[in-house]
Amino acid sequence: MSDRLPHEKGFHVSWDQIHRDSRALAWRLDGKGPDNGAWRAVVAITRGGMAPAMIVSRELDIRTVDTISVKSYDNQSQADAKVLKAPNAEMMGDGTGILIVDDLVDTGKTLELVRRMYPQAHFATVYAKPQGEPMVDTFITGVSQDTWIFFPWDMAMQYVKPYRGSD
Ligand SMILES: O=P(O)(O)OC[C@H]1O[C@H](OP(=O)(O)OP(=O)(O)O)[C@H](O)[C@@H]1O
Ligand SMILES: Nc1nc2[nH]cnc2c(=O)[nH]1
Ligand SMILES: [Mg+2]
Repeated sequence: MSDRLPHEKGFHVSWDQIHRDSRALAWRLDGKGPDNGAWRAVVAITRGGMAPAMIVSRELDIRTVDTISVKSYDNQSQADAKVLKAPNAEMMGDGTGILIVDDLVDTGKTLELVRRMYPQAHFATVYAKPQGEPMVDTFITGVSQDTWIFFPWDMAMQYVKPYRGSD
C-alpha cells in the first residue's frame, strides 16, 4: 500500500457489508450466463476474490469453483505479473460461461492479465475504482481512485479513545 499513490480516504468494509454486497453481485449476475442464463463455473482470483466467490457461488447454486492466483510485482510493468496457479484448462477454454470474481478492481492490472487468458469470461468485482472500470463487466459499488478499501479480513476490533476525555 505504501508504494501506491497516496490514498486520501479509507472505506472500511465489515463482514456484514461484504456479505450484502457480494449477494447483490450474485443477484445481478443471476440468469445472465450464455447458456440459457446459466454459468458453467465460478473462478475466484485469490486471495481477495475467494470470499465474494464463495457467496456468489452459493447464491447462484454453482458447485464448480476454481481459483487463479496472480502475483503482481509493484513498480514493475504488467509483463512482470505472473500466474502462480491457473484454473483447470479444460474447464476454462476461452472463458465462455465462466464467472471470474474478485473483491475489487483498482488499476485494472490484475483483470487485464486474466482477461488476456480468458477473453470470453465474464469479469465481476464487488468494488471498482474508475481506472479499473473498463476491465470489469459487472460491479456493485464504485469508489474514488484515492480511496483505499479495507476488508474485514485485514482488520481487527480495537480500542478507540473517547471523543472527549484523556483515555
Ligand atoms: O486492479 P489492480 O490494481 O490489479 O488491483 C486489484 C487487486 O489487488 C488486490 O489483490 P492483491 O494483489 O493485493 O492480492 P490479494 O488478493 O492476495 O490480497 C485485490 O484483491 C485485487 O485482486
Ligand atoms: N485491500 C485493498 N487492496 C487493494 N489492492 C488494490 N487496491 C486495493 C484497495 O483499495 N484495498
Ligand atoms: Mg486480489
